[in-house]
Amino acid sequence: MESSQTTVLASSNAIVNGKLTPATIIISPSTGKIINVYTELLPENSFPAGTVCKDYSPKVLMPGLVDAHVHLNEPGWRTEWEGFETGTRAAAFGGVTTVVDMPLNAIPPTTTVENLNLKVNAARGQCWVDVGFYGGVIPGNDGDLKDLVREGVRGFKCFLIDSGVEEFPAVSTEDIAKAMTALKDEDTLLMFHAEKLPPISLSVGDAVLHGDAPLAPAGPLESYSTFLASRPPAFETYALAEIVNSAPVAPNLPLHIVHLSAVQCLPMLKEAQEKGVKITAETCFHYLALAAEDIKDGDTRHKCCPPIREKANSDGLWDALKDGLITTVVSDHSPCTPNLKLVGGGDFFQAWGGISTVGLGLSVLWTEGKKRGVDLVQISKWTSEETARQVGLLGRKGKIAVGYDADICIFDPETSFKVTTSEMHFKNKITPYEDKVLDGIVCETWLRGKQIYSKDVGFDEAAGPLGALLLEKRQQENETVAITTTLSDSSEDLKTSSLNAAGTVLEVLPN
Ligand SMILES: NC(=O)NC(NC(N)=O)C(=O)[O-]
Ligand SMILES: [Zn+2]
Ligand SMILES: [Zn+2]
Repeated sequence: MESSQTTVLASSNAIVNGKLTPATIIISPSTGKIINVYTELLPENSFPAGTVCKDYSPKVLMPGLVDAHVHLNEPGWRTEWEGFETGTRAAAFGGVTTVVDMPLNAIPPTTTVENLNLKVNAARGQCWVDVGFYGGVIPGNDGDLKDLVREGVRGFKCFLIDSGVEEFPAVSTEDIAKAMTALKDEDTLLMFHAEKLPPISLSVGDAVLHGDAPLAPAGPLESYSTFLASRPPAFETYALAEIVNSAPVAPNLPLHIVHLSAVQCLPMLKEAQEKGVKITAETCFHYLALAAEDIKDGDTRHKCCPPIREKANSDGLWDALKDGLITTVVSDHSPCTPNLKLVGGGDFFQAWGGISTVGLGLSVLWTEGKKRGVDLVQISKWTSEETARQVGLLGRKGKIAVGYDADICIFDPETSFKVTTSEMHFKNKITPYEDKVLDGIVCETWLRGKQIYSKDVGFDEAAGPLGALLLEKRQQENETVAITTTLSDSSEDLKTSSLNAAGTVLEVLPN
C-alpha cells in the first residue's frame, strides 16, 4: 500500500550522529534506504502530496537494534526450543531489526558451507527482521572456514570449554592456531566462548570433566551460589590469556570475546588492546541487569554460561562500557523447552544454560542504565552502531544516516510495562524478566522503510515476514557516504533544492 510512496519519519528526539536531536528522515520507497536526514523537524507541508509523514515527537526515533548474538536453533530437533519465525518476531517486538544467528544448537551446526545452505534454506520466508549467520569453528573444520567466509558468514564462534551440545565440540590450542592460520588474511571475525578450565581445577578429579559443571559442585545443586562457584572468574581469565597468547598467529585478524561476564578480564583486555592486539568484547543484558544475590535457589531461568555474577561485578561491566573497553551489548538469546530448563525449581547443574531475552534488551538496558546515568544515545551505540560494526554491517545497518537501511525503532522511554507471556514472542515463554516491570517500550519497528510492528496494531501479518538474509561480504562504515543535511546551517536556496530533491528525485540514491 505504501510501497510507491515516499515515507518521512520525524521526531523532536532522534538519535543521529551520536546525538539526541530533532530530525526528519526521508526514505526511498523503492530501496527502503534513507535518502536524506535533516536535523530539524520539517512541517508536513514541506513534502509533496502523497508523502507518508509521521511525526513521533517526543518519542525517540532511533536506529533499529542489531542483536549480534542469538541462537535460533533451526533446523533440526532443537527447533522446538526456538525457530526463525518466533525468534525474529520477538526481535521485531523489541525494536531489533537485525539478528545474527550463532552456529550451534541447530542440527547440523554451521560448520560447513553445506550446513550453512541448509540453515539458509530453513530461514527463507520465515524472518520478520534481517538475519545474518555466523559460522562455527570445531576441531578439524579449518579447511571449511575460508569457504564459509566466501558464502557470507559474518564471523565465527568457537568454544574453549564444553558447549553443552555434542555436535559442537570445544577447540584445543592447536585447533585455534589452525583456525587463525586459515583466517589470517580474511575479512572476518573470530569469536570465543571464553571459559576454559585452568590447570589447577584438574586436581579436583574426574568430576571436573563433567560437561556443563566443570568444577565439582560444592553445596546444594539447587543453590545458585553452588553453580556460581563452579564457574569462577578464573575460567574466563584463563581463556582470555590463551586467546591473547594465540593472537600473534594472525595479527590482522579481529578477535572477539562473546558474553564477557567476569570483571577480572577487563585489565587483561585493556592491556592486550594497548599492546595492539585486535580484540574486542561484548557483554549481555543479563550480566548488566541481573545479579547473583537476587537469584533464588532453584530458579534455573537464570542459568547461563558464563554465569551471572554479583552486583559489584555488574557495576564493573557498566564502567567498562562507559569507558569504551567493552563495546557491545547483546542478548545471547539461547532458549530451550520448560522441561529442559527445569522451570519450577531445579538443579542448576542439570538445567540448560541459556537465557531468553531477544526483544526485551532495550527496555532492560534503559531500566537499569538510567539509574546509572546512562542515556539512550549510549545505549543505541552499544546495541546498534557498535554491534553493526562487529558483524561487518556498518555502512548499511546500525545508524540513521544517508545510504543506510531505514531500520527504525520508535521508543517511548516514559512508559513502563510488565513482562508477561504476551510480551514474550519467543517460542518458549521462559525468561528471568517475567513479571518484572521494565521502563521504556517499543512503539513501532520499521524494517527497510516498512512498518513491521506497532504496539497498537501488532505485527503486519498481511505483509508477513519481510526479513532478508544477510549473506553479502562484511563491509566497513566508510563504504557508504553518510551525509547529514542541517537545514539551519544552509541557505534558503539549499533548503528549497533539498526539498525539491526529496520530493521529486527520490529514486536517485546517493551512491
Ligand atoms: N549452546 C549454547 O547456546 N550456549 C550458550 N549458552 C549460554 N550462554 O549459557 C552460549 O552462547 O554459550
Ligand atoms: Zn557461548
Ligand atoms: Zn550464545
